[in-house]
Amino acid sequence: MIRFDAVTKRYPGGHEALSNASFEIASGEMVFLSGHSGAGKSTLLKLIAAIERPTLGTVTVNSQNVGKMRRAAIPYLRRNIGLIFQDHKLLFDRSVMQNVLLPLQIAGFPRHEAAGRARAALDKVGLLKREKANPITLSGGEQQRLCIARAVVSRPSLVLADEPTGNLDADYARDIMDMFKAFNQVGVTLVIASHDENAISAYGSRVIHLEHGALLS
Ligand SMILES: Nc1ncnc2c1ncn2[C@@H]1O[C@H](COP(=O)(O)OP(=O)(O)OP(=O)(O)O)[C@@H](O)[C@H]1O
Repeated sequence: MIRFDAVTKRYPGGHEALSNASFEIASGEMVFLSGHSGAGKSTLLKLIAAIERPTLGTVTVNSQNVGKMRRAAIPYLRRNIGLIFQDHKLLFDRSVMQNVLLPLQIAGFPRHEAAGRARAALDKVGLLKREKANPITLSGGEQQRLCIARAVVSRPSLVLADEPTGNLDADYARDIMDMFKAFNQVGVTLVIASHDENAISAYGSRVIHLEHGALLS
C-alpha cells in the first residue's frame, strides 16, 4: 500500500529531514514510527499524504506516485486517508457533530447517511453525549478523540496519526491506542508516529525507527 524508494526530503534552507529511506507497508498493517524529536517522523507522514513532496526518490501510495501527483488529484488521494495531526484544526465556531459531519458533506454524502455515520463515529470515541457542545469546551483528550472521529468518519483505508497520545494521561492514551487497534482489526492500515517507546512496545506491532532522518529498521 505504501512504498518509499530511496526517499530524501530536504527542506528549504538545506535541512535533510529524511535521508535515502526505503521501506514498504502492506495493506492492513499497523506500524509505529519511533524516534527522537526532530528525527523525521512527521515529515515521513506528510510525504505519504502528499503534504510535502520528496526531494529525491519515489513515494508510492496505492500504486500512485504521490510525490509527482498533480495538485488537483491530491484531494482524491486524501479522501482515502484519515489524518490525525498535532494541530487539531477543529472548527470552534461549529458543534462537535458539525465538525465530524464536515468531511462527509464535502464528499457529497446524502444528509441522512452522513448524520448516521457521524453519530456512529462519535459513539465509537465516546463523545456522542457531547454532540451539541462546542469543541472549545472539551478537554484535551476529548478534542483528540474528536479529531479521531473526524478522521475515520469517511472510513478511510489508511490512517496516519502524528503523536495521537501526546500530552494525554495514561488512561486516555490507552483508550486511543485500543481504538486504533480496533480499526486495524477491521482492515484499516495505520501508521502512528510516537516517541512513547513504552506505548509502542505494549502493542507488539512493527516499528520503523528513525534517527536524524535515517531509517534504522
Ligand atoms: N517546514 C520545514 N522547514 C524546515 N525544516 C523543517 C520543516 N519541517 C520540519 N523541519 C525539520 O526537519 C526535521 C524533522 O522534523 P519532523 O517534524 O519530521 O520530526 P519529528 O520526528 O516529527 O519531530 P517531533 O517528534 O518533534 O514532531 C527537524 O529538524 C525539523 O526542524
